[in-house]
Amino acid sequence: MAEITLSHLAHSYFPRPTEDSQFALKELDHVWQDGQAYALLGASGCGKTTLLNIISGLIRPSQGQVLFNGKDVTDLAPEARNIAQVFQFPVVYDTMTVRENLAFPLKNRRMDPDYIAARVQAIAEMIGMEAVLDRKARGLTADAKQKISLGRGMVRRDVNAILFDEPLTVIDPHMKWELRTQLRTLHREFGHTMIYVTHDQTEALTFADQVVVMHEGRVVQMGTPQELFERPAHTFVGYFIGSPGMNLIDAGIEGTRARIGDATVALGAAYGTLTGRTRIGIRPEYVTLTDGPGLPVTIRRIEDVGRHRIVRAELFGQPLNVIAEEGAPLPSGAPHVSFAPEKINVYADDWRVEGEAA
Ligand SMILES: Nc1ncnc2c1ncn2[C@@H]1O[C@H](COP(=O)(O)OP(=O)(O)OP(=O)(O)O)[C@@H](O)[C@H]1O
Repeated sequence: MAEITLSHLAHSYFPRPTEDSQFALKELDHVWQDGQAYALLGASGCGKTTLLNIISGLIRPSQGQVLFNGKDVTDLAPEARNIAQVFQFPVVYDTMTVRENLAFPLKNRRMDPDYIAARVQAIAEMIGMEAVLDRKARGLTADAKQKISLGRGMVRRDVNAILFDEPLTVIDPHMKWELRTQLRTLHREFGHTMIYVTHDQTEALTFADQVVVMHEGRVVQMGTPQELFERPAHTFVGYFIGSPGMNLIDAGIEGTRARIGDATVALGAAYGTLTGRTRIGIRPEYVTLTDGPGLPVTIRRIEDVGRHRIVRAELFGQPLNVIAEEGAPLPSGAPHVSFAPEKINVYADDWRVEGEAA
């Protein structure tokens, strides 16, 4: 298992990039801790696969170094990095049985046959394939083949890291949950450094200790699921995480208050002079609908999504979503909203500003 250092790393697919926009991966400097489970999360095209492929050695970065446990591996081929990889689509040997496929990485390393047999059995149980261990992989469904790929990716305990690139894409929805939970259990048991690429926030938040959020080639935040929810470092994180995402409202920031339209709201901290576009961010979970006092809103639509209702409203011409608990009464008169001050984040030109104790 390894600690992975990404030192002044950046990548462009252009041979001689001349501007920032030509970098698929903008410069980053990180240490990813040994034994942690990371998710790389972001929309399509934001650079997740590029970063994963740099870590695995499939791509040589145009700038910077990759170090495993302090050793520079930037110029090492994937085979020399001692990593396991699971791709979006299954990679299995059709002429081999399921058992032989799972045992392959261990046999290659000439492990003890008893150890191989026990390990293959444990992995087969994890992926729910004990009953078909002696069947040839040919003829199995894509779903089953991908489970073999996952199992083979996890069969070795001595790898530096296990890299997953959207591994559950072809898996049946109800099995997805099961496999993700199994991956978590396995991670707790063996403490592998795991990196899991996905564009699905649920997958990222349920799998990872640390979620690395990428946006337009940049890592905009690295944090626990709770940090991403409570204190998004960038408006993209606020918008991307949560359902619906964080409300972002244009506001003038005046010390401990924010001015929206002709009203002001109390903030949980004090802010100095801010420049650029200033907004406050408040999660729909932390907005309360009242009959007043508060800020006047117009309710446009109410969506009942089972566990709660999403109220789509408008506040001084800006959209505002509110999550109202199932069964909680909605305002009978003129609707207003109030915000929990300590739950308000302040942004200047998309980046979160840390306030000072008020
Ligand atoms: N081989 C390549 N040559 C040129 N440009 C590339 C190449 N691979 C990726 N890109 C570009 O680099 C950027 C990042 O792509 P990347 O595949 O890393 O993103 P991603 O977040 O993994 O997206 P997806 O989820 O769609 O795979 C995109 O603009 C993409 O078009």
